[in-house]
Amino acid sequence: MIHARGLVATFVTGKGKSKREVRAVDGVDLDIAEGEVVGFLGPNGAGKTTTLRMLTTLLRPTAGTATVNGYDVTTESVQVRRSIGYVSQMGATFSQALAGDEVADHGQLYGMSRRDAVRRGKELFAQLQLDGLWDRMPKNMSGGQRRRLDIAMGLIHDPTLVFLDEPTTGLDPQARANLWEHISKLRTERGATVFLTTHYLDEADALSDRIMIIDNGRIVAADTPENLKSQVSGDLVHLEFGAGEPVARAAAQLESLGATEIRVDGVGVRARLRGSAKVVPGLLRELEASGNTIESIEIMRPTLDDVFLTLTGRSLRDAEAAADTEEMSDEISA
Ligand SMILES: Nc1ncnc2c1ncn2[C@@H]1O[C@H](COP(=O)(O)OP(=O)(O)OP(=O)(O)O)[C@@H](O)[C@H]1O
Repeated sequence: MIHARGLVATFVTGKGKSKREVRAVDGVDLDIAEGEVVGFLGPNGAGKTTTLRMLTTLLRPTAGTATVNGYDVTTESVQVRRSIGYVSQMGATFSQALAGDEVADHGQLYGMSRRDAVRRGKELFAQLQLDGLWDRMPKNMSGGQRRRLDIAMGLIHDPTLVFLDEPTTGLDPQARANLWEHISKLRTERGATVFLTTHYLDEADALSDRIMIIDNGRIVAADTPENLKSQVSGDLVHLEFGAGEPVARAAAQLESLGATEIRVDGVGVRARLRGSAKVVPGLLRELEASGNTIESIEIMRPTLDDVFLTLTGRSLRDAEAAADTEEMSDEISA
């Protein structure tokens, strides 16, 4: 369905002395099979949208090759565009037109007759819980409704491959959960292949068969969410003791069990421990036998953030915060 080799996108920014080249995408290879739902995860500015724009023919690659649905993105861009659905980050619905007219117009752009476009549009409105909103202006819809309208526009011509760029950014948790259901149905009910970008870890985890993590324009990992998480060595174990307990003793015991990343914090100790389900009961018995009172214990399975941390030495959340700060300072100095 999608095959890319060595995709590169560079941009030149600034003028005169401040002129510099940004390598937004730096040699991306990817293969996506029919029927897969692939989540493209990475912090702000990692290169997700730029990759998507090259695969959807909106941006010509600086170097590298890609085929989408068997068509070359550079030499057969018209065929690529006709065969895919694309829901951009910004959404497509800013006009004063009525929602239903926008969707039907969009269908006509793809060569559908008005009648077919209206019929198909009404089916999609029903499937995407937009009943009764055909004659409403998009600006008078909620964020979640507008996003579902964007998806209806992307699906009007029945594409088998759908690109979604940060589909739930800016939505409240309920609207996000609702949209996830609709995204899952794209595959289960329509057999579509879905390529979605996101910077939400939970979203990538919940929706994707396979996750690709991009950082600084390069793919740093690509596998199923489970396989990625199993690469991280150990669960995070957090023990809390009563005030005045010898927390250091617990830390030493954890170390003797092979725990890593041990951190003592007040009355708590936190560490990464392999095979925690087998090891922790014995540890608790030993600690209690030596007089410790354990107030609470928490064991957390590795998350995709841990995967990113293991691969890059940074947390995705921190990377996001840093990118946000950088963007703000860019805006201030611009
Ligand atoms: N038209 C452009 N001109 C100059 N730089 C650009 C342009 N488009 C993207 N970039 C830069 O390329 C890098 C990758 O941007 P891109 O939008 O692909 O990231 P992203 O992972 O989609 O981020 P976000 O989650 O914030 O959308 C960033 O440093 C961005 O500032």
